[in-house]
Amino acid sequence: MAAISTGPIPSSTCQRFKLPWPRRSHSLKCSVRASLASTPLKAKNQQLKIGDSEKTVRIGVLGASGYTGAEIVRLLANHPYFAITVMTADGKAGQPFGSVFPHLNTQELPNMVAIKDADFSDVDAVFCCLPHGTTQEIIKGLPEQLKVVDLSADFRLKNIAEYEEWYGQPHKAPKLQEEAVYGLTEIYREEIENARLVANPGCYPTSIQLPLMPLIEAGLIELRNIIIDAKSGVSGAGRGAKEANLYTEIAEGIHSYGITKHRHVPEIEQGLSGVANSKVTVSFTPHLMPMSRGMQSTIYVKMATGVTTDDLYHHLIATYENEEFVKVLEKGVVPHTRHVRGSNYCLLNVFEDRIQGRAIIISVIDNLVKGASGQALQNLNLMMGFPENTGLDYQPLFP
Ligand SMILES: NC(=O)C1=CN([C@@H]2O[C@H](COP(=O)(O)OP(=O)(O)OC[C@H]3O[C@@H](n4cnc5c(N)ncnc54)[C@H](OP(=O)(O)O)[C@@H]3O)[C@@H](O)[C@H]2O)C=CC1
Ligand SMILES: CC(=O)N[C@@H](CCC(=O)OP(=O)(O)O)C(=O)O
Repeated sequence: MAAISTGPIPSSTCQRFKLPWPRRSHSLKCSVRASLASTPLKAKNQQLKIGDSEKTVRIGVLGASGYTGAEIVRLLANHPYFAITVMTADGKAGQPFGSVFPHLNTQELPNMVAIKDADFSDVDAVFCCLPHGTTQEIIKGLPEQLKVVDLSADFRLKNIAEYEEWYGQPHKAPKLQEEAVYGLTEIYREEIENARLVANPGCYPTSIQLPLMPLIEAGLIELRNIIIDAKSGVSGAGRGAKEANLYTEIAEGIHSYGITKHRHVPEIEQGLSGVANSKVTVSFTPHLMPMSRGMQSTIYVKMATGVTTDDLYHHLIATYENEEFVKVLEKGVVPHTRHVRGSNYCLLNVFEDRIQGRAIIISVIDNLVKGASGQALQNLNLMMGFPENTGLDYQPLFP
């Protein structure tokens, strides 16, 4: 694919779409999207599920003073149906959002308050951009009808014992965990559309599962010997001050961390094992890069007997050919993190290894967009009955 298109999907493309996996639907709803593309705003609002067709969806951003919260605010500035009515912070509660993020001081926004002081009676949906372990507690105090997209890891792992083992703390809302739908949009659209609570995936798991899930489901790669070497920009660690994230600790070098014990391992293995129908284990080593945003996962796989890199490539092309945000590049073209900066794209490619029978897959995303707030918005669009690309038509910022 030479260029990324974000325009409406032509109806001919929709008709050509073949479902690669039985359990998901191509709910970009091509015909709906094509017809909405030229429809005036008022008519578009009739798509709302929340009752009053004239009403905008009222959004709460919990953790608005953090990186993913700020990214939600940036993306929503372009959203025709979502308006922010509540914003919360912790240490920065009481401060105007514009004083914390002056570059985003372009829209009328409520002041940031502590969660305990927030009034959720005028809110239809919330993005929870809070540290791990916080949402489990807070969400129990929110009105039950609220739709929630949680960006933390609180509801990602289905197995509570596994959560407690990897996160080292008891799960505070196991009942809600049962209800949560895993928000890897391209894979679980149908479930997300009907969900009240979506657990947005981690950034590393997003970049890794998007290429591996279809290949595993199709039986094209072996379930053993999957090696993932991943690299992240420092914003992945959040805005809170930590010695390890000082400029002097990060600049002019890279280092691995979480070797063999990063908490994204069980999330990745849960997803891959789910499509494989048997236990998949991976070697996963993340690295911190001297850049503010961006993520690359380089994945080494052994192909099943008789399978070639061409087979992997064409299967990924077929799987994602009508996806707006996941693109397989032309053969030989190397995805760069610079090619996705500020956008919701995941760019993929497959390369032949010089070791026979092995292939190298490269996947890049912006950790704050497809890896967090962009995918969260994609999910809430679906949950509210909107085309999932609404407010997400940002082209990558290059160079
Ligand atoms: N950064 C990334 O690339 C990604 C992050 N995530 C996840 O998204 C979530 C948010 O991440 P990120 O935005 O980077 O984090 P930040 O540290 O940048 O922001 C955290 C936010 O939560 C608020 N907060 C902190 N402690 C509490 C508390 N006890 N009660 C209520 N609010 C609190 C902070 O308020 P204040 O500033 O006022 O202290 C701030 O608004 C995390 O769970 C993270 O793991 C997921 C994918 C990618
Ligand atoms: C650079 C960096 O520190 N990154 C974070 C991952 C951020 C993320 O995607 O996900 P969570 O929501 O699971 O925290 C880390 O390795 O813990």
